[in-house]
Amino acid sequence: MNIEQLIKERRSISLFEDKPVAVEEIKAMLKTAAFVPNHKMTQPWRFTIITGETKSQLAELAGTFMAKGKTGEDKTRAYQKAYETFDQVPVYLMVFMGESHLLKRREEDYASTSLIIHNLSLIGWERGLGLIWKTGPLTETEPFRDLIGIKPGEKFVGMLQMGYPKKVPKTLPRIDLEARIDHLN
Ligand SMILES: Cc1cc2nc3c(=O)[nH]c(=O)nc-3n(C[C@H](O)[C@H](O)[C@H](O)COP(=O)(O)O)c2cc1C
Repeated sequence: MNIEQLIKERRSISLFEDKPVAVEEIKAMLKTAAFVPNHKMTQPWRFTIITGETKSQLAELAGTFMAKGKTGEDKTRAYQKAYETFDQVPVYLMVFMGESHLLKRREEDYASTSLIIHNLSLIGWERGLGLIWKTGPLTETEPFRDLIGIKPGEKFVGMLQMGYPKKVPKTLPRIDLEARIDHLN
């Protein structure tokens, strides 16, 4: 697949085949993905791969979070739905970055960390692997942050859910970029 095709065809994937992804493969892809431009070469990022028992704990947290405020059967249903949605994800990759006290550095570091995530999604897509970058309300809760081990001074950048796609959603329409491109000559 050429790079243009790869960029255009990649989709965010939420539903995965029941097929494991080797942790060593994730690490190898990540090591390549991290070859990004980074002003001052601060390289402030850090990653945590989550599978197995910790993945079950994450699914429990999601279930409890979604069931909050509900009662009876609604509570059980909401818990189960969220549990299953989280449990069917073969691998989670949590992305963190150390935050500089300087706003400009923080913003530029976040830009570079985001490039790693997109590189990873493209490298994965070429190998038949999909991912989605998530930052939903669960990720702002204390139990979630405790479970993934965020450290003082770090920004949580994203929860990547990864695996072999079960369903590839349709391409979402993009704006006509022609109208957003000026040329000052
Ligand atoms: C910073 C960031 C945070 C995101 N958080 C979420 C999220 O919490 N939940 C979600 O369903 N998708 C999330 N997404 C994925 C976008 O919804 C998705 O990229 C967008 O709909 C375009 O779809 P595509 O990636 O298939 O082209 C996030 C994407 C980015 C870049």
